[in-house]
Amino acid sequence: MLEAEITQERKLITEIPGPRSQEIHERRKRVVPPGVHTVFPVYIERAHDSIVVDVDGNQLIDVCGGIGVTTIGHTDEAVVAAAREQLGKVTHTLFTMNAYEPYVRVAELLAAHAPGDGEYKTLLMNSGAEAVENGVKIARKHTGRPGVAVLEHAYHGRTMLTSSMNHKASPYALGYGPRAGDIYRAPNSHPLHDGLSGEEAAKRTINHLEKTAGASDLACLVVEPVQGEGGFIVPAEGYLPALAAWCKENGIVFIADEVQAGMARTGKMFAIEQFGVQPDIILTAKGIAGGLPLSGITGRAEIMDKSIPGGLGGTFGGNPVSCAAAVAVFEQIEKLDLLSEAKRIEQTFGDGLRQLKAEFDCIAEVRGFGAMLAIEITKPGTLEPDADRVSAVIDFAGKHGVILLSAGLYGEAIRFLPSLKMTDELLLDVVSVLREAFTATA
Ligand SMILES: Cc1ncc(COP(=O)(O)O)c(CNCCCC(=O)O)c1O
Repeated sequence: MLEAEITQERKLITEIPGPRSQEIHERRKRVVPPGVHTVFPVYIERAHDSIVVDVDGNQLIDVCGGIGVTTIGHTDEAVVAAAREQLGKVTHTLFTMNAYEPYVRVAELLAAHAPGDGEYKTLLMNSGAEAVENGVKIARKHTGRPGVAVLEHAYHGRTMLTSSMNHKASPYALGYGPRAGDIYRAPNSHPLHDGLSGEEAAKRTINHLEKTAGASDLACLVVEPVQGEGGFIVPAEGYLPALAAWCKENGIVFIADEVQAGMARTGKMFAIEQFGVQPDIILTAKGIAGGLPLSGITGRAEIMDKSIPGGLGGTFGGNPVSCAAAVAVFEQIEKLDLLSEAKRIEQTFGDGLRQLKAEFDCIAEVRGFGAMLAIEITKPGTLEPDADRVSAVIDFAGKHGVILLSAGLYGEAIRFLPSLKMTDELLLDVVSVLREAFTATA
């Protein structure tokens, strides 16, 4: 796909979804179960940077990136070239059978960027949930303890363990049988709703865990520095450092789940750096390979080395084509200074969202960092979530060629995950469509 073929502009030529999308959607209903939910039934044929082109030829602005995966844009040239080259060389040997250099290179890059002193080592897998599963497994092996501490509003995946770690039971765990044991959920820091300082919120979290779990039984605390599915909740200043200090004092492994917030999205390579915390383990996925499946468990060597040979791995973990793409992602972040682009987006788009907040009293908060921003929508004058308004605004935007996504325990947030290459023109176009949407749904 040549970049020139897809102009970076919103262009609609049919209603949304168009006739061909509707036709494919009917076919899909006959062969794909409804449990695989499609939020926006528009079928995409091509994409580049921040624009996706559907099967009817409509050009839509993608402000979701497949939930934070195409962080450096769709079909980034360097990622495509690297994946194409690797595809023609070797696509699979199983790293634990016959190794290959791209895996090692990705592990070197993750070690080099890990925000902590000392030596870091990496296990590569395929998905975010696998990263969380392995992070917990490695922490349990290191400590010999069973307990896993998680926070309210958290999301960590759809496997049995990770869906048990999520705050929301529905739709992720409900009706799917037993939940995993030894998981302890504590209150998080949610400044808009709890009004607590970081220290006060941390004291509440720690007291809860000491009473319900017992620090000496906890293998790890798993936190998203900015809670993703929870609605891009930014903890109060001081909260995460206080939790990290408590973990250190009690031999609890501090795991930063950077699956959604990591890989330059917030303006730092890892969001945890925004809070000055050096995690014991960092989990990456989503944006790490520019759209190809890859996840990483990057931990302090003394923790990672506790597993015996063969204790870690899996058939596709660290696939060579995904690794080649990931190397290109790291190189592009550096070459294109995408950390600065994230800060540009925070400024340009954040200002636009704050203007909307001044115009519409249903917008209770604008929050986030870099290209990970969200607005919380409440009944005017209250902090009561208004999920219906969120759905109406997202539906309006979709019909006008802007792909948005909700978030939050009650569906109370609209989250924005633009690619770090999204131009100011497109960002301002999104703001103008949001203004129309809030006006039309008032
Ligand atoms: C922080 C955080 N940890 C872990 C995960 C899980 O990552 P997987 O790659 O989806 O397994 C996520 C995935 N979030 C999007 C889920 C989309 C869906 O399943 O409908 C996350 O955000």
